[in-house]
Amino acid sequence: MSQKHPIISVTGSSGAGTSTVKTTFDQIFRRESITAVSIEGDAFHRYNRADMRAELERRVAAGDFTFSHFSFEANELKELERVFREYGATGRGRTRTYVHDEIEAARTGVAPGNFTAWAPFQDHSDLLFYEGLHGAVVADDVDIARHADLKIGVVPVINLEWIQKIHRDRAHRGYSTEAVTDTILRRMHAYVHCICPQFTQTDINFQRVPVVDTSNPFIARWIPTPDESLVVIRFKNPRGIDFPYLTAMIHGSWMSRANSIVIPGNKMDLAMQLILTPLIERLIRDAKRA
Ligand SMILES: Nc1ncnc2c1ncn2[C@@H]1O[C@H](COP(=O)(O)OP(=O)(O)OP(=O)(O)O)[C@@H](O)[C@H]1O
Ligand SMILES: O=C(CO)[C@H](O)[C@H](O)COP(=O)(O)O
Repeated sequence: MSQKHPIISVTGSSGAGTSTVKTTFDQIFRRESITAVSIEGDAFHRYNRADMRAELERRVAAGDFTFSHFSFEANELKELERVFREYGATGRGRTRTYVHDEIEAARTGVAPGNFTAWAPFQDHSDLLFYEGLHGAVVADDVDIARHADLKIGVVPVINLEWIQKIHRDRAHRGYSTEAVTDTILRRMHAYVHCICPQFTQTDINFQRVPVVDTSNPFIARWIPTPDESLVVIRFKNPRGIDFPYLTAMIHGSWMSRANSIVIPGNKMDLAMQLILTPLIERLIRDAKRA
């Protein structure tokens, strides 16, 4: 944690919607005139696509069937922690891009499945924004969570998460349903051990719940829409959260527990703005005073 150079971390599984949530943060940053530098979690994968495939084959041949992009050891988490620590102390750091597809390849000049070179953050930013798989990891030799001042979990219920991943990977990344299904299965061990524990570290979780039947996510023809879903918002520490204000402002919302509210899915963007803007303003205010 750093008062002077705050860090916001948005964490969630692949397909959870962390990239989508980034657009809401970008709107808040623009409106509040906040200069943010951003990290995509995929930048901290340990291997490019070809090396990852080779490492997977090596591990499977050795009898390890648990290795995947979700695993701690498939990612440079110590480097991520170092970058968080450096940013917190100095406002500086570095990142790169993992190029997923031809569109990103055209933008970066790097072939799909590879990384761009590391590049330093721009000077004079107000905060660091991370979005990816491991933004609140606490493990034996690494503690990402302690460096982030505001930690957000994006966690659709699992059938919906799978539908979102299958549709995105098919539509934008050129994978078949069967290939995405294999990936989901291969990642399950690390999903339980490396991804889920983070959501007890996060300050606020946004959990999208469909209200249409998703019982076979592998044949779903479209992603349930915001109108076809609710969002459960859970606060780790509800003290200081103005629940009467939130439930009055967000039409159709209600409290389901002392630390949770439920909102209509199409109010998620509004809810994020109402909840996050004052928290971000406070981070910036404290940073200016530090
Ligand atoms: N609230 C939402 N309502 C409807 N669709 C959504 C919502 N959030 C995400 N999606 C859809 O789910 C898919 C996955 O979302 P997104 O790309 O943001 O996931 P991600 O968590 O960034 O995944 P990855 O880490 O693998 O890049 C996208 O097609 C996106 O449009
Ligand atoms: O979304 C992901 C992790 O968040 C991707 O699965 C990961 O980045 C690997 O990408 P690719 O399959 O394109 O090599």
